[in-house]
Amino acid sequence: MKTVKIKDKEFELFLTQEVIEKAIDDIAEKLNKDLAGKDPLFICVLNGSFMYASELMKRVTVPSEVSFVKMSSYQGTSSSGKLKEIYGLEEDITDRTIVIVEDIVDTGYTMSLMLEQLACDSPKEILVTTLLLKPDALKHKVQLDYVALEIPSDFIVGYGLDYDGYGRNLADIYKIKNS
Ligand SMILES: O=P(O)(O)OC[C@H]1O[C@H](OP(=O)(O)OP(=O)(O)O)[C@H](O)[C@@H]1O
Ligand SMILES: Nc1nc2[nH]cnc2c(=O)[nH]1
Repeated sequence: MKTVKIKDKEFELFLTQEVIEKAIDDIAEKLNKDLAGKDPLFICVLNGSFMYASELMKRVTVPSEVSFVKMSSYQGTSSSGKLKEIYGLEEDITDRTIVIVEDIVDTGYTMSLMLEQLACDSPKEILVTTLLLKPDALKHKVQLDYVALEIPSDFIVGYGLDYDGYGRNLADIYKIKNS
Protein backbone atom coordinates (compact mmCIF):
# COMPACT_ATOMS: atom_id res chain seq x y z
CA MET A 1 0.00 0.00 0.00
CA LYS A 2 1.37 3.39 -1.05
CA THR A 3 1.94 5.68 1.93
CA VAL A 4 3.14 9.23 2.50
CA LYS A 5 4.48 10.95 5.58
CA ILE A 6 3.47 14.54 6.21
CA LYS A 7 5.10 16.11 9.22
CA ASP A 8 4.45 13.69 12.11
CA LYS A 9 1.67 11.64 10.47
CA GLU A 10 1.51 8.67 8.07
CA PHE A 11 -1.21 8.49 5.44
CA GLU A 12 -2.19 5.61 3.15
CA LEU A 13 -3.55 5.74 -0.39
CA PHE A 14 -7.33 5.96 -0.36
CA LEU A 15 -8.62 7.38 -3.69
CA THR A 16 -6.55 7.49 -6.85
CA GLN A 17 -6.55 10.43 -9.22
CA GLU A 18 -8.24 8.16 -11.78
CA VAL A 19 -11.17 7.37 -9.45
CA ILE A 20 -11.48 11.04 -8.43
CA GLU A 21 -11.45 12.31 -11.99
CA LYS A 22 -14.00 9.74 -13.16
CA ALA A 23 -16.32 11.07 -10.44
CA ILE A 24 -15.62 14.63 -11.62
CA ASP A 25 -16.53 13.62 -15.20
CA ASP A 26 -19.96 12.53 -13.92
CA ILE A 27 -20.56 15.76 -11.98
CA ALA A 28 -19.56 17.88 -14.98
CA GLU A 29 -21.92 15.95 -17.23
CA LYS A 30 -24.84 16.63 -14.86
CA LEU A 31 -23.92 20.30 -14.48
CA ASN A 32 -23.67 20.76 -18.25
CA LYS A 33 -27.23 19.44 -18.60
CA ASP A 34 -28.73 21.30 -15.63
CA LEU A 35 -27.05 24.67 -16.19
CA ALA A 36 -27.68 25.10 -19.92
CA GLY A 37 -28.91 28.64 -20.61
CA LYS A 38 -28.53 29.75 -16.96
CA ASP A 39 -25.35 31.88 -17.18
CA PRO A 40 -24.05 30.49 -13.86
CA LEU A 41 -21.42 31.99 -11.58
CA PHE A 42 -19.20 29.31 -9.99
CA ILE A 43 -17.93 30.35 -6.56
CA CYS A 44 -14.98 28.18 -5.55
CA VAL A 45 -14.01 28.08 -1.87
CA LEU A 46 -10.26 28.44 -1.28
CA ASN A 47 -7.91 26.97 -0.36
CA GLY A 48 -9.03 23.36 -0.50
CA SER A 49 -11.15 23.47 -3.64
CA PHE A 50 -8.45 24.67 -6.04
CA MET A 51 -7.75 21.26 -7.58
CA TYR A 52 -11.39 20.17 -7.79
CA ALA A 53 -12.36 23.57 -9.22
CA SER A 54 -9.68 23.37 -11.86
CA GLU A 55 -10.55 19.85 -13.03
CA LEU A 56 -14.29 20.55 -12.88
CA MET A 57 -14.13 23.82 -14.81
CA LYS A 58 -12.08 22.19 -17.61
CA ARG A 59 -15.08 19.92 -18.14
CA VAL A 60 -17.84 22.53 -17.84
CA THR A 61 -18.92 23.60 -21.31
CA VAL A 62 -21.79 25.99 -20.55
CA PRO A 63 -20.87 29.69 -20.70
CA SER A 64 -20.11 30.64 -17.11
CA GLU A 65 -18.07 32.85 -14.79
CA VAL A 66 -15.67 31.52 -12.15
CA SER A 67 -14.74 33.30 -8.97
CA PHE A 68 -12.83 32.40 -5.80
CA VAL A 69 -13.60 33.24 -2.19
CA LYS A 70 -12.23 32.37 1.20
CA MET A 71 -14.22 31.47 4.28
CA SER A 72 -12.09 33.04 6.96
CA SER A 73 -12.51 32.82 10.70
CA TYR A 74 -13.08 36.03 12.57
CA GLN A 75 -13.31 36.91 16.22
CA GLY A 76 -16.92 36.93 17.29
CA THR A 77 -18.63 37.30 20.59
CA SER A 78 -20.45 33.98 20.32
CA SER A 79 -19.26 31.06 22.39
CA SER A 80 -20.57 28.58 19.82
CA GLY A 81 -17.19 28.05 18.11
CA LYS A 82 -15.29 29.63 15.24
CA LEU A 83 -17.27 32.08 13.17
CA LYS A 84 -16.56 32.28 9.46
CA GLU A 85 -17.27 34.96 6.92
CA ILE A 86 -17.02 35.06 3.13
CA TYR A 87 -14.12 37.16 1.84
CA GLY A 88 -13.30 38.16 -1.71
CA LEU A 89 -16.64 38.01 -3.50
CA GLU A 90 -16.64 40.91 -5.95
CA GLU A 91 -19.44 39.88 -8.30
CA ASP A 92 -23.03 41.01 -7.84
CA ILE A 93 -24.94 37.76 -7.30
CA THR A 94 -28.43 39.30 -7.31
CA ASP A 95 -30.70 37.20 -9.50
CA ARG A 96 -27.83 34.91 -10.62
CA THR A 97 -27.57 31.14 -10.61
CA ILE A 98 -24.72 30.40 -8.21
CA VAL A 99 -22.79 27.14 -7.96
CA ILE A 100 -20.67 26.77 -4.82
CA VAL A 101 -17.62 24.54 -5.40
CA GLU A 102 -16.16 22.90 -2.26
CA ASP A 103 -13.55 20.22 -1.73
CA ILE A 104 -15.18 18.64 1.31
CA VAL A 105 -18.28 18.82 3.47
CA ASP A 106 -17.44 17.32 6.84
CA THR A 107 -19.59 18.65 9.72
CA GLY A 108 -21.38 20.92 7.22
CA TYR A 109 -20.64 23.99 9.36
CA THR A 110 -18.75 25.94 6.67
CA MET A 111 -21.33 25.21 3.98
CA SER A 112 -24.26 26.09 6.23
CA LEU A 113 -22.72 29.51 6.93
CA MET A 114 -21.92 30.09 3.28
CA LEU A 115 -25.43 29.30 2.16
CA GLU A 116 -26.88 31.56 4.82
CA GLN A 117 -24.58 34.47 3.92
CA LEU A 118 -25.02 34.18 0.13
CA ALA A 119 -28.81 33.95 0.46
CA CYS A 120 -28.79 37.50 1.93
CA ASP A 121 -27.75 38.87 -1.49
CA SER A 122 -30.83 37.51 -3.30
CA PRO A 123 -29.40 35.11 -5.90
CA LYS A 124 -31.88 33.43 -8.25
CA GLU A 125 -30.77 30.01 -7.00
CA ILE A 126 -27.81 28.46 -5.23
CA LEU A 127 -26.52 25.01 -6.14
CA VAL A 128 -23.77 23.21 -4.25
CA THR A 129 -21.15 20.80 -5.51
CA THR A 130 -18.58 19.12 -3.31
CA LEU A 131 -15.90 16.67 -4.32
CA LEU A 132 -16.19 14.80 -1.01
CA LEU A 133 -18.85 14.29 1.62
CA LYS A 134 -18.50 12.56 4.98
CA PRO A 135 -22.15 11.63 5.61
CA ASP A 136 -21.50 10.21 9.09
CA ALA A 137 -19.77 13.40 10.25
CA LEU A 138 -22.58 15.82 9.26
CA LYS A 139 -23.83 17.93 12.16
CA HIS A 140 -25.55 20.69 10.20
CA LYS A 141 -28.38 20.38 7.73
CA VAL A 142 -27.00 21.49 4.36
CA GLN A 143 -28.25 21.47 0.83
CA LEU A 144 -25.93 19.36 -1.36
CA ASP A 145 -26.84 19.09 -5.03
CA TYR A 146 -23.84 17.43 -6.66
CA VAL A 147 -21.65 15.17 -4.50
CA ALA A 148 -18.82 13.45 -6.37
CA LEU A 149 -17.73 10.94 -3.70
CA GLU A 150 -19.02 9.89 -0.27
CA ILE A 151 -16.31 8.80 2.15
CA PRO A 152 -15.98 7.58 5.77
CA SER A 153 -15.15 10.07 8.53
CA ASP A 154 -11.33 9.50 8.54
CA PHE A 155 -9.06 12.53 8.14
CA ILE A 156 -7.77 12.79 4.57
CA VAL A 157 -5.18 14.78 2.61
CA GLY A 158 -4.34 15.42 -1.02
CA TYR A 159 -6.12 16.80 -4.07
CA GLY A 160 -6.30 20.24 -2.43
CA LEU A 161 -6.76 19.06 1.17
CA ASP A 162 -4.00 19.72 3.67
CA TYR A 163 -2.54 18.52 6.91
CA ASP A 164 -1.16 21.58 8.68
CA GLY A 165 -0.68 23.35 5.35
CA TYR A 166 1.06 20.47 3.54
CA GLY A 167 -0.14 17.75 1.18
CA ARG A 168 -2.51 19.85 -0.92
CA ASN A 169 -0.43 19.13 -4.05
CA LEU A 170 -0.77 15.33 -3.86
CA ALA A 171 -2.53 14.05 -6.98
CA ASP A 172 -4.29 11.21 -5.08
CA ILE A 173 -6.18 11.30 -1.78
CA TYR A 174 -4.69 9.62 1.30
CA LYS A 175 -6.32 8.78 4.62
CA ILE A 176 -4.68 8.93 7.99
CA LYS A 177 -3.13 5.65 9.18
CA ASN A 178 -4.47 4.47 12.49
CA SER A 179 -1.52 3.52 14.63
O1 LIG B 1 -17.92 20.84 6.92
P1 LIG B 1 -16.85 21.48 7.77
O2 LIG B 1 -16.64 20.69 9.05
O3 LIG B 1 -17.09 22.93 8.01
O4 LIG B 1 -15.45 21.31 7.02
C1 LIG B 1 -15.31 21.63 5.67
C2 LIG B 1 -14.39 22.80 5.44
O5 LIG B 1 -13.07 22.46 5.94
C3 LIG B 1 -12.12 22.73 4.91
O6 LIG B 1 -11.69 24.07 4.96
P2 LIG B 1 -10.55 24.60 5.93
O7 LIG B 1 -11.22 25.49 6.97
O8 LIG B 1 -9.71 23.46 6.44
O9 LIG B 1 -9.74 25.57 5.01
P3 LIG B 1 -8.90 25.24 3.67
O10 LIG B 1 -9.89 25.01 2.56
O11 LIG B 1 -8.12 26.49 3.45
O12 LIG B 1 -8.04 24.03 3.94
C4 LIG B 1 -12.91 22.52 3.63
O13 LIG B 1 -12.33 23.18 2.54
C5 LIG B 1 -14.26 23.07 3.97
O14 LIG B 1 -14.36 24.44 3.69
N1 LIG C 1 -7.43 18.02 5.15
C1 LIG C 1 -8.67 17.89 5.59
N2 LIG C 1 -9.44 18.97 5.81
C2 LIG C 1 -10.69 18.76 6.24
N3 LIG C 1 -11.65 19.65 6.55
C3 LIG C 1 -12.72 18.96 6.93
N4 LIG C 1 -12.47 17.63 6.89
C4 LIG C 1 -11.21 17.49 6.46
C5 LIG C 1 -10.37 16.33 6.21
O1 LIG C 1 -10.73 15.16 6.36
N5 LIG C 1 -9.11 16.61 5.77
